[in-house]
Amino acid sequence: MALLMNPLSNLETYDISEDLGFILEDPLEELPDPYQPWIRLAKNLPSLIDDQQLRDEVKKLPELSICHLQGHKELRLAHLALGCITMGYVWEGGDKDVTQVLPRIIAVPFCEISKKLGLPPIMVYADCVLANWKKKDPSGPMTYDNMETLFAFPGGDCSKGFFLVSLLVERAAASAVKVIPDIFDAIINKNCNVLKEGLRTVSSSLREAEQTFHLVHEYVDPIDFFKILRIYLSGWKGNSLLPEGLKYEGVWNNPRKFSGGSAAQSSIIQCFDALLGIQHGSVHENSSAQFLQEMRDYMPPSHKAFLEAVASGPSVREFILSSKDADLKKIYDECVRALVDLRNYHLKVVAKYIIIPSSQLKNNANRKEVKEDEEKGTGGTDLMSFLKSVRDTTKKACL
Ligand code: HEM
Ligand SMILES: N#Cc1ccc(NC(=O)NCc2cnc3scc(C#CC4CC4)n23)cc1
Repeated sequence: MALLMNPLSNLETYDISEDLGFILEDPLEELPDPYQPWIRLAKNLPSLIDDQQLRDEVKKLPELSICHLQGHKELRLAHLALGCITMGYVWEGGDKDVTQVLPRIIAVPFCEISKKLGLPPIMVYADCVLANWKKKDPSGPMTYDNMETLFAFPGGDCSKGFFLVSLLVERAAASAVKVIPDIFDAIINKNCNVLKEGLRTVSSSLREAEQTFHLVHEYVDPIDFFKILRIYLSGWKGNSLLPEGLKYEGVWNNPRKFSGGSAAQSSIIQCFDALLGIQHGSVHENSSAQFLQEMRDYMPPSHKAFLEAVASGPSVREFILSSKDADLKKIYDECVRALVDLRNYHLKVVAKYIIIPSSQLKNNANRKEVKEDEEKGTGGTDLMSFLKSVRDTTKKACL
């Protein structure tokens, strides 16, 4: 039977790499000469912030047109650099001295570049995780020891650890993305053996992702994460420190609200939910589903389109529910359980890196009252109930 047109047959049209999935392959590290001031500032973020010099240095930047930025990779590097500078600029004074205005000298180019990329003018997961990496030895492997982030935040190696471990988890899970077109072909052609093969690859790549996740304990310090790094990931939506949002000078007359960086902006995990037909409640009444849906607008548009194509493709879950093949149901369940185990492991990590440090610091004698936001995600979500509800709806998908 002729293969029906499979909308996913060419992953490249979605800017998805065969072996790296949603990760930006070989990100650029330099921009054309006129933009050197942006790169220099972004490269020196930790020391400029520690010396409380970043805001002063930003105000000295030259006014730059974005017309010399050519191609997707230059735009991604520019969005990453300006995203890091923006987070540093807003949070340089911690929660003691928050600025309400982003100066036009970076607000104007940042918003123009954001518009070209279809991303919001705030640092997103696709910036500091997916595009913020290089190999030390280009001919070497993609292992932690042979990798470096392009830009970092204060907190020593905490941001390097957090971003690179997340990148390596993405890479481990990426091997499942390339089999999704084969899974859809198998359903269209009712080929159970090919479908089983594809789902076996999905569950083994999720297991590999969970194993990679363990690296977080080696490379991210909980106190550095909670006391320092998380501040710079915070956004200005649902944040009592910036109740009106941030004023993008020279762009919009009124302040705008944008959510802080979240891994709900990671396409890979949302892609598995879509493939396995896991619904995290309806976007109408369920805030977890709403938050996950909203975070798709913080992904590169081509990746968001891929998620929509997977969600609207032939339903793996429906095909398996209607199948008599017990093996098929078993393999589907193995995929769901691998996703549940990954989310359970993640919950343990969140307890170690957020809940425990938060209570330790609350018990600290001279600590002021805890800001209500601190129990919320960078996206303003009540994080533990959000994460548990997402884990629970995943568990319910078991056959
Ligand atoms: C120190 C390590 C980590 C901490 C403290 C942490 C914390 C959190 C928090 C608080 C959320 C709730 C939404 C938000 O605010 O972003 C979240 C969501 C999420 N995180 Fe992490 N995370 C960590 C590492 C990772 C890693 C390595 C991955 C793997 C890529 C990951 C994947 C996700 C995903 C996919 C979500 C969205 C919710 C879901 O789909 O289950 N996280 N994380
Ligand atoms: N108190 C507190 C509190 C502390 C942290 C959060 N949220 C948080 O760090 N989200 C980001 C995240 C979650 N998981 C992963 S993997 C890679 C990333 C990333 C990234 C860059 C920012 C785009 N992430 C919420 C509340």
